[in-house]
Amino acid sequence: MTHVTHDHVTYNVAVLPGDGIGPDVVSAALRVLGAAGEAYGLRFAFSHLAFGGAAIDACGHPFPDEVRAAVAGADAVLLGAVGGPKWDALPRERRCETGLLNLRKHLGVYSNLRPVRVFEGLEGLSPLKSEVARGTDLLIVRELTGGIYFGKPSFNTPTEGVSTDRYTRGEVERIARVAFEAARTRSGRVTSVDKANVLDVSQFWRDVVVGVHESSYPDVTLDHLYVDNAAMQLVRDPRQFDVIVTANLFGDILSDLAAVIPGSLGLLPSASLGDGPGLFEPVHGSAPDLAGKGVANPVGTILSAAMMLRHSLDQGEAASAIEAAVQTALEEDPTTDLGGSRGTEAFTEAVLKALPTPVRS
Ligand SMILES: NC(=O)C1=CN([C@@H]2O[C@H](COP(=O)(O)OP(=O)(O)OC[C@H]3O[C@@H](n4cnc5c(N)ncnc54)[C@H](O)[C@@H]3O)[C@@H](O)[C@H]2O)C=CC1
Ligand SMILES: CC(C)CC(=O)C(=O)O
Ligand SMILES: [Mg+2]
Repeated sequence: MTHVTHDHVTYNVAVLPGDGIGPDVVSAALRVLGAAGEAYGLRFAFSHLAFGGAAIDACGHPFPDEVRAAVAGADAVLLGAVGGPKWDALPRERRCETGLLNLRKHLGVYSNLRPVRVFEGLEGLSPLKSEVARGTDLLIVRELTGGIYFGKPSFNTPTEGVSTDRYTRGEVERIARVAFEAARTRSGRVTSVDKANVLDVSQFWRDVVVGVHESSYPDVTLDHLYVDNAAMQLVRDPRQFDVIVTANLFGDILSDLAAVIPGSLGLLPSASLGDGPGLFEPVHGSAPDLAGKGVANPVGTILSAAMMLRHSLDQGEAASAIEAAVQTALEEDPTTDLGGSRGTEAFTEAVLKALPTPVRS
């Protein structure tokens, strides 16, 4: 829990670097948080914990009890990414990815916010035409603790594989509210994405979203897209979107797709929120192909740390300073995945240089 000593608050952050490039991007984000803390008079106590494959190697389980207790008692949780070929053959319940799903469920973080922004002047980093990417500013609100990632029954036998997609009214209502509330602070438009032309669970989703809209948010514009069309529309004309609300699986897929708009999966941050500590992690995975090479783009994790400051620690000013510093560093020379020349370390140094200098008393 937060400690207050001599007018200074110390924020307790549980840090789960994870696997592959996770430790590289988390270490970059912690340096930036430390520097932003110096500039804005914030103190952090970081507890580093093995999670995912690192925890399997240390104690045989991806989500050990020690981590369960530490995250529940923290002010916020910062995560890199988990997984890799080394652990892929383990039984489902001991896999890194299952540990991550269980962490999200344990924290009750049902609302996954994945903003996708093209910073002004940086549309040239997109593989899309600049006039298509320019001005993109959308928010994917992904339901995170329900749907097919958690549905029962789920099993494999030698002759069939089964996963179940399931949503309750309460689960859809609460994520719909998050999306409508977010739209009220933005451009006032929500697009609900589903596959209601085929799936009963999607028709249910759509009916519940319509009900929440009619009863509580008539001031917000609501429309609906099937997920296949939504994928196409996202890269054809991303500026048509403000808030996209969608189920767990569709949000996972659409957010990787949307990363193409600003130019790299390495750029996208996320905040996962519920009633307890928030979980902050980049959208990307552990990128085993980049592990140990020093070239991972740390922006998604640095911007996730900024989301942590804004959403969990009520430090919006420091969050905005980090976002501005990232933009400056990208303008100077981006990371290699974006066609620039900087690796993780050099890029992080550039962000640190672009942050405000400490105000010392
Ligand atoms: N939240 C998490 O911990 C997630 C974990 N995973 C796990 O990660 C492992 C690898 O999965 P993939 O499907 O390859 O997805 P991935 O997101 O790790 O990588 C996809 C592609 O994007 C690139 N990329 C990802 N992050 C980057 C960054 N920061 N900078 C530059 N390029 C970046 C990678 O090099 C790769 O070409 C698997 O074990 C998977 O289960 C995947 C997604 C999310
Ligand atoms: C690895 C998974 C558990 C999830 C995933 O890809 C994501 O949350 O983006
Ligand atoms: Mg994903």
